[in-house]
Amino acid sequence: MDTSDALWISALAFAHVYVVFFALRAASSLYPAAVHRVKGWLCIGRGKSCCAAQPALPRPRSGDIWMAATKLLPRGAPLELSWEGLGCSYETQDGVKTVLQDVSGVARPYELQALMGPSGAGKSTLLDILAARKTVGRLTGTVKVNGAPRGSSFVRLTAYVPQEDAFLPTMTVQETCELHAALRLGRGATRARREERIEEVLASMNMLHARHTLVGGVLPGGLALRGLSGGERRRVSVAIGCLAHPKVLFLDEPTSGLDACSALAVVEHLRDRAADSGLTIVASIHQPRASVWAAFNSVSILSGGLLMYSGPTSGLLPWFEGGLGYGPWDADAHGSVADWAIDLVNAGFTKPTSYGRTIETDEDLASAAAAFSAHYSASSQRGSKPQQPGAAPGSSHGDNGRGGARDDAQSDDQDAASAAEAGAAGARAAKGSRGGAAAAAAAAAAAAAAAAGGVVMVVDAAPAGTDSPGAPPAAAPPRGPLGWLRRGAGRRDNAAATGGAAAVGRVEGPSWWRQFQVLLWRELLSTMRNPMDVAGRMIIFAYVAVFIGLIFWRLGDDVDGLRNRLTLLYSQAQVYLLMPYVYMSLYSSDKAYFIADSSAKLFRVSAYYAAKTIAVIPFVLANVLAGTLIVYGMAGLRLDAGSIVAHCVACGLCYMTAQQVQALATILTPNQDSAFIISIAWTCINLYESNFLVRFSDMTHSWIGGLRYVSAVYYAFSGMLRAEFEGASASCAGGVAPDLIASLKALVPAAPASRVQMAARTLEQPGADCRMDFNAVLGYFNLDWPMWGYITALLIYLGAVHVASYLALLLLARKERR
Ligand SMILES: Nc1ncnc2c1ncn2[C@@H]1O[C@H](COP(=O)(O)OP(=O)(O)OP(=O)(O)O)[C@@H](O)[C@H]1O
Repeated sequence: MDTSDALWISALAFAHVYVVFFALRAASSLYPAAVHRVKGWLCIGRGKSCCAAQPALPRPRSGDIWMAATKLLPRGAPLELSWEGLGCSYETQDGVKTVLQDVSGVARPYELQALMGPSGAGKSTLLDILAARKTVGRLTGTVKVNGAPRGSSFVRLTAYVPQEDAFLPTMTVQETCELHAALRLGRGATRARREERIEEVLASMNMLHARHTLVGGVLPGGLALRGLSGGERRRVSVAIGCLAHPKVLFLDEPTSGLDACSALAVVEHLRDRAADSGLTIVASIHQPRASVWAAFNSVSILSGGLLMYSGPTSGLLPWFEGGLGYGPWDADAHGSVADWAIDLVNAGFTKPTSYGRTIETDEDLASAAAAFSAHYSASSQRGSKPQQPGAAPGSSHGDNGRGGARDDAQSDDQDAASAAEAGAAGARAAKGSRGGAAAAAAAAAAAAAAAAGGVVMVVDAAPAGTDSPGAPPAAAPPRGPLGWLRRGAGRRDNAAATGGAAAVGRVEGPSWWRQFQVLLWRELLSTMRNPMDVAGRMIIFAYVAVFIGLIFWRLGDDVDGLRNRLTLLYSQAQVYLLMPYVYMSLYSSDKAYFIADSSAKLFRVSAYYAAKTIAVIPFVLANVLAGTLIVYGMAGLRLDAGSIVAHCVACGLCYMTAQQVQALATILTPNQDSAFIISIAWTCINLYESNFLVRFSDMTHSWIGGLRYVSAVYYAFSGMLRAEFEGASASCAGGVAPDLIASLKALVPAAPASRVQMAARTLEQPGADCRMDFNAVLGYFNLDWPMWGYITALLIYLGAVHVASYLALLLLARKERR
């Protein structure tokens, strides 16, 4: 066995050990139960008596859910979120499109508020504005926290649970929680504290039993991993949302895609968390069934971007039926009040006569919105605004104690009078508005109802004792709309008393270095657990290399060998140019995860990028080295340490550049197809601007050769040429192969036979001292730069693509997606 054999055999052996190791590792992580069983059969790691008594799979510790839940109490004061006159419009090709108009409301601590409305009503838009995640569109209105403007720390005090979570399928629930705990909890959180917190939130969502279960889902390679059920996923999402003690939790469609039982379980968990921890929860939701609806304390109903109602759920029916005169509601015919209300405000379809008086047209919609707006303004003007910072508990209408109840009772008459006035004013205003006369009528109806002390005006007193110090907070009792509007901030910690917005203190997130470490861990973990990503890649690299090696097996040093060597070097560059295409789907899925995580402001882009880049290097090096050395040894390329290193470096850089260009194309373009188009265009330049298929000096249009500077293959091929041929020579005593001489004769049949004969004889027997100087090859290809010049150029190229990718990621993180 010579040195070339040693090279390719050891590289191939390494590839196999690598594949087996990572395949087993991935399998043991992805299918822990199966591995446990196999270990049991084989009596591995279980001691002598393992076969006699197999211990069950380690069961997660069950927690005392109630005890754990009580630990969820957020630190500091609860937050009351109030919004006034919110609007959102977009510039579209057809002009300005208004999707939200004059929307006001309050979300209170200890309460679960639903955002409801027909499709396209503006629920997600409103949720995004409230969560401070909306950055495009023309936004108007104000959002306040405990009566003061939102500070820059607001986002860190809230959690947003999107409709689709972005958990990596290959991580367990525990690992996913650890990742989020490390990224979301403040700098002071020790490992023990993070562990404790994870246990708390999982217990609170009744998910402790699944902490060692894989999240599951479909891997980028298409492999489907069994994991959590849909309901469990949602509960884990909520648990993770709660990790950093948010004061306000936003959820986008928390029950979508869930069966009825799972949906109910999720919503009841949310209600309980709000009630026992002082969380303020706002969730957009599509027509909930009755039991789910019953879990909500309050609701904002939108339709066509207009606010139809905002208040306690118990006030919904009285407002529409008693106040505006719609309906009547019939439980048998219309389902729950929520179902009826959503049907009522949906002006997009003709309703059966069983609906009685209903909203049919945009005009009806506008008039109902105007009536509610008038009612809401009247209520707000009478002092129902959230308490201002510095106000003493019980000093305003927001008081939650007995004093508050007394105030409410005393002010009923005043409320009725002022609401009637406001209703009349609303009616006057509505005459000039979109709803016109119908709006005026509706507003007047509201005023009439108010003046008559109708149900719209009902003010419920808070149950005595609910606010007594030390008493556990109870779920918010149902109240009429006005009473709901008049109540103040949180029940236990009066936010105003503790400084209102000042309580929204600055939260220090983890350091850059910490983020980098955590993200690097995630990247390594997820890569190693994806068998297609690690073992699959290595198998492809190794066996493509074996195939190429067999084709170019033991190239000689003669003229034919020289020609084949050139072809091999070119094909090596091509293989590394094309290989990353197999994994295009990975770049797309990475992008999707990045978008989701950066929307949640989980990390700094630079920390993510550094971790992502560094995490792939060991795997790329292993694949490229194994593949390159197999070909190198089998083909019998130049056995010189410098040449081997330069060849491997050129191949590795070519591969990494191609990979990075494809990743960049994926970041820059909206979908995978467009990324393909850009990548193919770049690949085409690389294929033809190599100096091999056609030399630059042979091109008729010399300017087109200028594109060589964006061709990674040109640099890699030139570097490999220098590594292989520079300073090399070989004996040519054996002469040129007879078949080649015959070809030459056939090629120039018209040449004088004697001269051809003479030339042929010289080529057949050039003499014992004949030597081929391979430097001539370098001259033929006009290689002006030294070998390391090409390698350095490739390195700079790769660096430039990385800089472009990083900038593109920064842009992507800032770009509007919502
Ligand atoms: N960037 C945008 N440009 C123009 N219109 C937009 C844009 N984003 C959203 N819209 C429009 O805003 C309206 C409200 O959208 P939104 O997603 O808030 O509704 P929704 O109530 O959440 O609907 P669904 O229940 O179907 O998710 C829709 O008509 C939507 O087409």
